[in-house]
Amino acid sequence: MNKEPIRYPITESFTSIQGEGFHSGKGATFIRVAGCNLRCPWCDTAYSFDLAKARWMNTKEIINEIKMPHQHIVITGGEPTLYDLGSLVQELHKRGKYVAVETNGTNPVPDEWGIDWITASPKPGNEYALACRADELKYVVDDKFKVEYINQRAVPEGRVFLQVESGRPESAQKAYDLIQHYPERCLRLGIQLHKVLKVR
Ligand SMILES: C[S@@+](CC[C@H](N)C(=O)[O-])C[C@H]1O[C@@H](n2cnc3c(N)ncnc32)[C@H](O)[C@@H]1O
Ligand SMILES: Nc1nc2[nH]cc(C(=O)O)c2c(=O)[nH]1
Ligand code: SF4
Ligand SMILES: [Mg+2]
Repeated sequence: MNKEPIRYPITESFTSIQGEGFHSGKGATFIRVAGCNLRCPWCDTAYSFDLAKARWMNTKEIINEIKMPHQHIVITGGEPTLYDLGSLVQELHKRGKYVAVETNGTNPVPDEWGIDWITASPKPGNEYALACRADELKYVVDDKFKVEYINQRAVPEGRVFLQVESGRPESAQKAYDLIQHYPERCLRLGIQLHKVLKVR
C-alpha cells in the first residue's frame, strides 16, 4: 500500500545571503518550517511558531515550487528537527544541493538524513544542552550568557560563534569582551549580516 508522502509545515521560503555563522555571505535559499519546542524570549522569528499559518507541503511541492538559484540550502525555522528531514534532504541532494540545517540542538539529527552542515545554537531554555553532532555552534549573547555554557569540544577550533543578540550594542560589547578574554577558545563574533543589509 502506498505510504502518504511526508509533509512539512512551511512558514516561508526566500533567497538571500546566509547572514550567520561559518557560511556567512554565501547566496542561499532558506526554507523555514513552522513550530518550535522552545520560546526564547528574544526570538526574532516568533511568527514561525504558529502552525495554523503554515502551508503543509510535501517534498515534491517544495522542490517544484520553491526557486533555488544557489547550491546552498538552509532548512531553518522554527525548529526543523521536529520533523523527519530525510526525504527532503534526499530530493535536494538529487538536484545537487548542499543542505545546511539551523537547529536549537534539543533533538538528535540522524546521520541517515544526510545533512551536509549542522549549525547548532544551544539555548538557555534548554540549559544550553546539545543533543546532536554539530559542524558549528552559535550562542546568542544575551544578558544571561556565560562562556562556561560553551560546549567547546563539540566542534573543531574556530567554529564557535558568539552571536550579537538583536543587534544590541551591550550584547556586541559583551561578545567582543569574551573573545578578547578567552583567546585560547578561538571564539568568533557573529553579526547577523542580513539585518545590517536590511534584507531577509
Ligand atoms: C530563528 S532560529 C531558527 C533555528 C533554530 N530554532 C535555532 O534556534 O537555531 C535561527 C537562528 O537565529 C538566532 N536568533 C534568534 N533570535 C535572535 C536574535 N534576536 N538575535 C540574534 N540571533 C537570534 C538563533 O539563535 C539561531 O541561531
Ligand atoms: N539572511 C538570513 N540568514 C539567516 N541565517 C539563519 C537564519 C534563520 O532565521 O535561521 C537567517 C535568516 O533569517 N536570514
Ligand atoms: S529555538 Fe530558535 S526558533 Fe525556537 S524560539 Fe529559540 S530562536 Fe526561536
Ligand atoms: Mg532569521
